[in-house]
Amino acid sequence: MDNIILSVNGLTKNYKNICAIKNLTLSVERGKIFGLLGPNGAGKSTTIECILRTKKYNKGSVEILGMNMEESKKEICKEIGVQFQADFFPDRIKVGEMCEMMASLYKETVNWKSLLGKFGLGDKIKQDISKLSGGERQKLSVFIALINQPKLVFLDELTTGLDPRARREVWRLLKNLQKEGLTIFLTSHYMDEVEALCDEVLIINNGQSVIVGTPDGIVEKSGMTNLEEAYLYYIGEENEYESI
Ligand SMILES: Nc1ncnc2c1ncn2[C@@H]1O[C@H](COP(=O)(O)OP(=O)(O)OP(=O)(O)O)[C@@H](O)[C@H]1O
Repeated sequence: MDNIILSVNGLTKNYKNICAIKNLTLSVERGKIFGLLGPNGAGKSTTIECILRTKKYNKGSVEILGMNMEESKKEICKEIGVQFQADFFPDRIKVGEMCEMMASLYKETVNWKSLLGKFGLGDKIKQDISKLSGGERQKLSVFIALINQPKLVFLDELTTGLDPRARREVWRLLKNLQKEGLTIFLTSHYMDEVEALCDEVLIINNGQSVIVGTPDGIVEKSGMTNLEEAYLYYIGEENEYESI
């Protein structure tokens, strides 16, 4: 299936006595924006870590671009981008130095100075990362994930801490990159973001798949009026929130 860029089958991950992911299956089509949703502790980050093989899983299989990490780690890493948490950056380094360092890891990269400008960080090249605001660091973390012109990018809570205008700027940039062929796998707690960006959504709870579909399809199936209500319905908390 050539149009499937990421395929996860029967993924199970245990942490000692906690079963964080149970028999999870998903697939992401090339060129789509796929959202993995779920409450805190549902297993979203663990799923990404297992897909990337930064964590070992107990059962199941993962294929990225038809390859698996055990056999083809180098080839896969050239083709994917991963957003690091904004607190990952070393403090005593300038934005431009960080970009240069990351770009030097790859043979092919974007024109990072131009893309940095599109992210509203063009005037920060000579600034220490420690002096960036929280939102600027967050944007930098999304930017860095795109520096190697990936075919598939993993963005974990991509706009946490961004102001409303900056969030919309990042959404617009990602939508434009999608038009150029980028596939995006994201997690988010913001349903407006999911509605604005995602072609397909998987809701998980307690490490298990609850429902998969388009945002509109999920709303329709739930009988609710919007994605936030549908999400709460599917994770079983609609009654708790009704009284607010
Ligand atoms: N290293 C670990 N050791 C033990 N348990 C862990 C570890 N990492 C995660 N867990 C547990 O696994 C479950 C899934 O955690 P995970 O971080 O994947 O959730 P999440 O959906 O990304 O949550 P959030 O939305 O809060 O970021 C949680 O119960 C968490 O406490």
